[in-house]
Amino acid sequence: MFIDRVTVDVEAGRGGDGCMSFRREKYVPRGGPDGGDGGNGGSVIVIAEEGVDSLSELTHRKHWRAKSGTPGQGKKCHGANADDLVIHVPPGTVVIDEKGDFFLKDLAAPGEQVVAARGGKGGKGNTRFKSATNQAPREFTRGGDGEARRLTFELKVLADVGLLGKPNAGKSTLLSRVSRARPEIADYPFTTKIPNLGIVQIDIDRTLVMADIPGLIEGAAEGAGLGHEFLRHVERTRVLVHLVEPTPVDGTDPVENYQAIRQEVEAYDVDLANRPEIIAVSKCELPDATEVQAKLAELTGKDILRFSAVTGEGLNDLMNRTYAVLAETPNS
Ligand SMILES: Nc1nc2c(ncn2[C@@H]2O[C@H](COP(=O)(O)OP(=O)(O)OP(=O)(O)O)[C@@H](O)[C@H]2O)c(=O)[nH]1
Ligand SMILES: [Mg+2]
Repeated sequence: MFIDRVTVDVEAGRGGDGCMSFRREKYVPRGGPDGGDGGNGGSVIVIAEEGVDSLSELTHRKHWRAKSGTPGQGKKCHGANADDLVIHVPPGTVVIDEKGDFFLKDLAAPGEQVVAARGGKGGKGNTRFKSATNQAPREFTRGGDGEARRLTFELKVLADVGLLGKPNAGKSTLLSRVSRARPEIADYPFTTKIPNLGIVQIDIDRTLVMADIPGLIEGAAEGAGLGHEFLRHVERTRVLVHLVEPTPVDGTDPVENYQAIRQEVEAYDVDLANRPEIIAVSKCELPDATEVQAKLAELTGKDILRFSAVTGEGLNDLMNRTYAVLAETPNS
């Protein structure tokens, strides 16, 4: 299964206590003023790693705790630093602090990493407190606590092209026609809940990756429906293909549907709204298609494509146009 959102608790290790170099119970000097520092606790580090392609491994372990540093010893022996605990995630994972509700880091490329919870510092041994007047100090400090956080990992889909459209517009059907992906298709809204990726082979040396994403409704930018889910994924595509169905079963107006989605995208992210968009009327074997196509052309001043996943009409044109727009869009 494709899992794209996982929450775990992470806890860094405590620092080891500094050594007082006295016997604990009786404060009898053991080795004099030479208690070493404690070792640092291990940190929890998240690394984006090539070859890791899902977050599903993380669902088996809810709690990730790094080891504590060991205490300092007599004879100025420094306690050992604990090893860091490393969590491997796929490139494209965003790390979010759940309690603070902020983005910790976007691990977009392989090798990128973030310290998700810092290990506690080792305490100071009494040797550090030695002075001209106090040759056998009793002072020392305890190791610091490690940070603890609840983290959410979100894997954002990286695709060349994102399919935009109201629920039921025919996005999944299109993907299944032009690629080998087999997304679920049904005649009710919100069939697609997680993104599906397909590789579209246009000809021998031209391919593109297309993402079919959950349908979008009004209020999506505020999180309505599957709004955030949808927008989060579409953010990582370079070109948008916006599907408008000519005769929605819920009786809504196709042109208003187009505008409603544009508004959501603009409310969510200006960058996203400025991305190249190809507009296509889906299900174009239906009688209303021609009229809707004309109205959209009038509204946008753009060339509006049409296709039918049922008859196959317009599919080649749509894919060729998509590839051409993609080719002239820089990979940011
Ligand atoms: N007549 C006709 N029906 C189509 C065409 N393409 C898709 N459909 C139907 O439209 C309905 C919705 O198709 P989906 O591909 O699931 O739509 P979607 O946009 O992925 O919907 P969500 O995942 O709910 O957002 C299904 O009943 C399809 O069979 C087409 O070209 N012509
Ligand atoms: Mg779908």
